[in-house]
Amino acid sequence: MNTQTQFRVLVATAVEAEKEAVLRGLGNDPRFDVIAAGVGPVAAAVGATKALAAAPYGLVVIAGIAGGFAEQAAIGSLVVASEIIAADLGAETPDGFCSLDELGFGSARIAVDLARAERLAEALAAAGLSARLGPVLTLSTVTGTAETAAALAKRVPGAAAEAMEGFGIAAAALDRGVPVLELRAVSNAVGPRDRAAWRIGDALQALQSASKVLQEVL
Ligand SMILES: O=C(O)c1cccc(C(=O)CC[C@H]2O[C@@H](n3cnc4c(=O)[nH]cnc43)[C@H](O)[C@@H]2O)c1
Repeated sequence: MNTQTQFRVLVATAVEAEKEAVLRGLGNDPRFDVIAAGVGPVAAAVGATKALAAAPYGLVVIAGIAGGFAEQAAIGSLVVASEIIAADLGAETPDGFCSLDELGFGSARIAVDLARAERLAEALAAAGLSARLGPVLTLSTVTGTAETAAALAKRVPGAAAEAMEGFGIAAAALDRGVPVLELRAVSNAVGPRDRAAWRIGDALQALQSASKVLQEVL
């Protein structure tokens, strides 16, 4: 279903290769602006803040590749965020990790536009793509050990994917009152670092296919 959204949509990726994959999927739809905002939550937040100040947007979509948690999101599959969580924002204590929420300094969680997220996940599945809805973690450091992967999965039950920009871009959108979605294509498993095993080509192809569906459902 294409309801032909009239508002403009800002799609923010980290790097140019992700931006190009999204643009190939979107075609020449003038409703969408796509930026490569930079790697990590800070660079991405700054990039998104500049873009949001330059034009009025009705929706921000964070898009890119990601690590997938075991038994939650396989390589080449897609994850639509049900919630965006800054999973390493807090304090380490002798008794374990203490989140920003527990410290009383705000929240490390940002809500997505859940109705649109559910519609997108359903449309991706209907298009024959492997897709699920689940929490997407934002981390400044890519997980590189089985121990950290297990700790994150315990900290956020059902965590589906991790990436590095979501919370920063979502914070910029929240500041402007613009709803947000996060769409991730899984390039690698979250766990022991093995960069040679990252299937970036497969993930970029999945991101391109998902962007075509995104263009159709918005
Ligand atoms: O080398 C390339 O050709 C290439 C093409 C597209 C993207 C990249 C990246 O390295 C993007 C970095 C981006 O990916 C996210 N990401 C991917 N896997 C993980 C992960 O396991 N944990 C955290 N983040 C991950 C992240 O958002 C980075 O910004 C390279």
